[in-house]
Amino acid sequence: MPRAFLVVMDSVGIGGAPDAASFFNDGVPDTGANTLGHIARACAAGEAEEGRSGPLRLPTLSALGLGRATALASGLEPPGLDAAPTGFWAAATETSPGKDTPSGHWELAGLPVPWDWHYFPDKQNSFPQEVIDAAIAAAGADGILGNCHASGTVIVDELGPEHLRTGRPICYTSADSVFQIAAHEAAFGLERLYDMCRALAPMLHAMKVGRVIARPFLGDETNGFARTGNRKDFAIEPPAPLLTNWVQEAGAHVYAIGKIGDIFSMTGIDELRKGSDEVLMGHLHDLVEEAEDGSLTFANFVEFDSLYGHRRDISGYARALEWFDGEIGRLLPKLRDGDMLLLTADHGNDPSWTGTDHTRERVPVLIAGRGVGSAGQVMFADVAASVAAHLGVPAQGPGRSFL
Ligand SMILES: O=P(O)(O)O[C@@H]1C[C@H](O)[C@@H](CO)O1
Ligand SMILES: [Mn+2]
Ligand SMILES: [Mn+2]
Repeated sequence: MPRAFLVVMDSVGIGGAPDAASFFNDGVPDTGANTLGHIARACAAGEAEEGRSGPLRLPTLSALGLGRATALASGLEPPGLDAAPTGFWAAATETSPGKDTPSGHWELAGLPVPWDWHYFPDKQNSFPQEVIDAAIAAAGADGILGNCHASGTVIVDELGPEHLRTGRPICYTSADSVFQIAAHEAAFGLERLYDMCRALAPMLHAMKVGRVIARPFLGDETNGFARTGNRKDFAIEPPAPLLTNWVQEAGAHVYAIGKIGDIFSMTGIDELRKGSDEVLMGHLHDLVEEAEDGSLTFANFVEFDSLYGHRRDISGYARALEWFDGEIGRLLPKLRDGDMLLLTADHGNDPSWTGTDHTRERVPVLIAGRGVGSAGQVMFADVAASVAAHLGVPAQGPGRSFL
């Protein structure tokens, strides 16, 4: 029986979004942003030499069509990715009005977001008083810190000492529909932070804020602060069935790896495996060996985005891509007849771009196990329809299979 492995390389965009001009970073339109293309160009120019050197080397992803998909999406031919494809590839365009992770994942799963998210556009004094009052009450503190747009690593460095002195949680947002709360795991308490997020989530979700995100950290003023792996996203539940529900309702097993559990609020998911991207890759290798016939494995590798994209770290992003390429190269020979591995992304996060937010881009669709060819330009929701077609389960919504 067929099996499907749907793997999201979080934020690995390939440029060319037709509506990029309607999205911004620090007031600059996302027009021309190209995560993969600009990383490849920087590497070829010798401008991404920290912990690695020279042109971007992605032999496996290139052979699956990554260079072709980038050229089709954006017109930019990424240097060094011109291998003749041995897989099935496409470039996918998003319709949902957000360039955030839930929007991208829900639409890839067949459900374009049916509403406009609520954002906090003001860079300073970002939150309305009723949200601030609710946060103070939920924290049991005498105030909050931040109340602004910020990079999460920068704001923790800046306000960590005051947080330790006052016990006030650090609340901040971004271009996404998020309310983020950074707090010290020991001094403030990890479970207390989760309880605060849980208490606030219903109010923020009712406002159509997509996620309340717990951002725990450790450290002190002398040694500096560092975020831990205990991040937890409290996301709005998807408002209608999507790919995980379709597969589960057809009686097949659904495995989730990484943030997929949070992004979908566990809807349609039988079991979840979490950890760092290195740990997650081990789980993916294990599931290629042991996943049940007919099953869907849905994975998200977040560190491209969280450790490098938002930090505008081109070398780090290139290192992560090269690591990932090597792992997928080791994975392909383990696939069985009837397996389909589909690699894609949920939005861009161009590390050469201004600001620290996502960038509106098309994404690659790279498929092993379904022969050689191309579907050209497709839509995000077509990914779900194609995975459903491969598994032989009924699909819903606007997507159409390109297989
Ligand atoms: O705390 P950081 O700067 O990593 O926050 C990023 C910005 C996005 O809105 C959030 C969720 O993806 O992560
Ligand atoms: Mn994402
Ligand atoms: Mn992000």
